[in-house]
Amino acid sequence: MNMALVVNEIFYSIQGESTYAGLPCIFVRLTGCNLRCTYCDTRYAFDQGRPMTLEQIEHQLRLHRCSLVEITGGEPLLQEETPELVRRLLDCGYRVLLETNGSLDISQVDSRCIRIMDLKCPSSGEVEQNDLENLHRLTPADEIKFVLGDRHDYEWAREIIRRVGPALRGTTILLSAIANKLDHATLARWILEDSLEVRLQAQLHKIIWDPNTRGV
Ligand SMILES: C[S@@+](CC[C@H](N)C(=O)[O-])C[C@H]1O[C@@H](n2cnc3c(N)ncnc32)[C@H](O)[C@@H]1O
Ligand SMILES: Nc1nc2[nH]cc(C(=O)O)c2c(=O)[nH]1
Ligand code: SF4
Ligand SMILES: [Mg+2]
Repeated sequence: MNMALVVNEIFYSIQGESTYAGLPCIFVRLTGCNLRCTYCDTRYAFDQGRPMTLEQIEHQLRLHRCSLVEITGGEPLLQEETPELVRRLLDCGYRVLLETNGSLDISQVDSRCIRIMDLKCPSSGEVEQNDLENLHRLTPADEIKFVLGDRHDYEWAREIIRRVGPALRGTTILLSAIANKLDHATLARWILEDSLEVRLQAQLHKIIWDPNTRGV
């Protein structure tokens, strides 16, 4: 049998996160996750999905006139075939983003792919799962994201940024707020008070559409 991945959903929308926010993008959401973040907005991807071959996924992508693809989940690096999917899409000419939780080795992914890597903060309940070696595996084209729930998370992120920031050689650092837990104005104030050289990121799709809408 051809290689297959378990896919939760494929949809075409406006990229809502990272520095690519605002661009039309096709999303491939893979099934399964090794973490259980307290705030996860995508719990339906933990176990709902169906197997699709790489050819079937590529066929679905070709239905849209769009060259930007994001592989997300769940946790996309949990599935063995994900690096092959990424490579195939890059070879087909797609610009590929991979959204990953930072607990698994990101070097298994083709370095032409833009990796958007969370560092899980204390209030996620999964801070022990971060593979901090990943910080040395990032390229300047990749992005690091901290999703913050409170002041303690912010100070934890600030400490890591101050410690490893200079070694990152320009990798974008994103600070985002857990929806309905921390408001953007508070986060903006903290960033400005500390003159932190980071990018505040809002989840654009939750502003455009109702925050509970699926498949956008
Ligand atoms: C659903 S996860 C999938 C990829 C991967 N499992 C990860 O955690 O990066 C995609 C992104 O959404 C973020 N996210 C999930 N729930 C959120 C929420 N309630 N508010 C803000 N960001 C959230 C995650 O932190 C992650 O950056
Ligand atoms: N529009 C939109 N942009 C996104 N960027 C990252 C997402 C994700 O769930 O990983 C996401 C998502 O679910 N929707
Ligand atoms: S790692 Fe990502 S998909 Fe998994 S529980 Fe956390 S936010 Fe949700
Ligand atoms: Mg999402």
